[in-house]
Amino acid sequence: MAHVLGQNQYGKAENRIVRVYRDSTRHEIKDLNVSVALSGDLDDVHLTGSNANCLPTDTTKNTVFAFAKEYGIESAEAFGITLARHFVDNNEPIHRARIRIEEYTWDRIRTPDSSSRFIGSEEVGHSFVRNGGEVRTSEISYDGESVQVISGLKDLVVMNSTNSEFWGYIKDRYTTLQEAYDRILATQVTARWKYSFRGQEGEAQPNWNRSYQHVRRHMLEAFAETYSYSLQQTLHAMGTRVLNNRAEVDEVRLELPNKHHFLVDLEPFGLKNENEVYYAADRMYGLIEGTVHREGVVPVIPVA
Ligand SMILES: O=c1[nH]c(=O)c2[nH]c(=O)[nH]c2[nH]1
Repeated sequence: MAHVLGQNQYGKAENRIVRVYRDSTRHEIKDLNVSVALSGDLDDVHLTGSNANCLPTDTTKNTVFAFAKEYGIESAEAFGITLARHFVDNNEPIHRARIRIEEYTWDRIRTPDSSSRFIGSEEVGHSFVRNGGEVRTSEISYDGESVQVISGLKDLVVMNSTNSEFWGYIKDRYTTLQEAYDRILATQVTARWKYSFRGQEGEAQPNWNRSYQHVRRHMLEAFAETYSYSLQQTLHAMGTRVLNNRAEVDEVRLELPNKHHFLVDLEPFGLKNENEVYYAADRMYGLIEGTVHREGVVPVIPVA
């Protein structure tokens, strides 16, 4: 009995691309997940082993990254139209292109106006916090004598599009990492902080909601304002900033995955990548973890 090849399509899915516009100190970023699906005269590819009509998925991936440099990303829609037209208009066997794009939106991190901590705020041109998705956490324990409160947050995603370097590290025969003097620093913050509050008689509870907002703000400000030579250094700055500003907290523990953004090599397409087009890898990732606590305080926040 004959079988019939029905609908089919192919392409590179989930191209994670970050395009940075660095024309001034106020950077702009576009963060997209682009999936390409092509269809057309592809029977032979499936039936005979001839790939004469097959534009490799690898090429579709390269095209996405190259177009981000060549044409820029004004909007996901305009970018998708440019890509779709390109694949169909330039490849005779390809009759249809479907480009699906998810766009992740980012807000700018604001820090207090340098002229006053109380009036207004100013944005940091290269520091961003991703919209939505963050979760507030808390863990309360009581052993009949004292209360222990560990509050926290997870999935707070932040990015600096400059002011991050990483160099001068150990090099052995397995080292291939290139030293970086201007890289993207991005992480998904998991933080837990312990309150000195012990629930003793007459002891007032901190304003938990206010405290949460302030701790979060101090971590964001420290992330944005630290010129970083490692994520470890940024971690320390974030923890220290909280302890310096929030008397009710005596220990901070941070887990910071290094969300790597790799510069895409556009040389093969005759294009120069001047720290503008990145591939946002989701794994593997460096995981930087550490506790900062007040002197004399015995740290208790468990290692995850
Ligand atoms: O900030 C960093 N810390 C590291 O320990 C490390 N290791 C690495 O490969 N890249 C980075 N970046």
